[in-house]
Amino acid sequence: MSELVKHILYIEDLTVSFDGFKALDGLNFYVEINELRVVIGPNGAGKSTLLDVICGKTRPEKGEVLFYEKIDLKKLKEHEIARLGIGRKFQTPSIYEDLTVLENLTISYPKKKTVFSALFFKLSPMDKEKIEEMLHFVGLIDKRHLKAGLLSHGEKQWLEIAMILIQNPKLVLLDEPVAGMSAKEREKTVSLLKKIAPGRSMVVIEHDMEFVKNIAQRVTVLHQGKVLCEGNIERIQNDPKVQEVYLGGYKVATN
Ligand SMILES: Nc1ncnc2c1ncn2[C@@H]1O[C@H](COP(=O)(O)OP(=O)(O)OP(=O)(O)O)[C@@H](O)[C@H]1O
Repeated sequence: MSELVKHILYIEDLTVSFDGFKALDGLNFYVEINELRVVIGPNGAGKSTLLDVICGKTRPEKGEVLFYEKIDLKKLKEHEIARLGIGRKFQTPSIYEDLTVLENLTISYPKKKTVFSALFFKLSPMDKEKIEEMLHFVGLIDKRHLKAGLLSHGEKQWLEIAMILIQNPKLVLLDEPVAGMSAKEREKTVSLLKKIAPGRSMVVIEHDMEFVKNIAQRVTVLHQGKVLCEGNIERIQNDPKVQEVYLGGYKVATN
């Protein structure tokens, strides 16, 4: 990509309607290359719809959705967008519970096309090394031969994050990565995301304000399909509009 390109996501005037109801309403959303953006907002604000549009699951009524300021994502199918290097993790883990942790990672490895061919494909020593490195990275190396269904909720989420990262995506989209996790698992996820973030572009949707405070650089607050406020965590928590519609009495310690 040209050095002049600043944004990995360039979204303007994005409108998505469901039977006349505007889930996104003229939304402008710009994410710079290598930025970690957190998106928060009340239930129904349009956060998941935004990710659905980026990955081609939902088609907008109008607006621009550009990857690297050039590639029109609206014209592409979901698998084409995934192949461009946009990896998405949904709220609930989508892993193969009957396969081992190692097998799950193996089928996500970029060269493999289907579950069947992946399982019977012979990995080169270099491929194996990369997969092992990734298992170390997410802290699941000791559980590699365990069926994924036996992992804890947090471990399943980390496995899925590993399955996305092994594909070396240019942009990672995470929908509520710490939902349902214990305090300890949340802490571990924070440090994992902090290790992942440098040199990577990420959009993370999250409700857990402690988590947001721990990882956020720049935060976008959505409300009724529009940006209510954008900036660093201090700016967000001190904004009266955000206090009113989202944070309520919640005050985040910033020291
Ligand atoms: N496929 C759909 N058909 C009809 N309405 C939808 C559809 N998808 C989303 N909506 C509506 O659009 C609005 C935005 O939904 P969305 O899931 O994007 O919100 P959200 O900010 O992610 O909320 P939450 O925090 O609860 O996940 C909601 O009112 C939702 O009911």
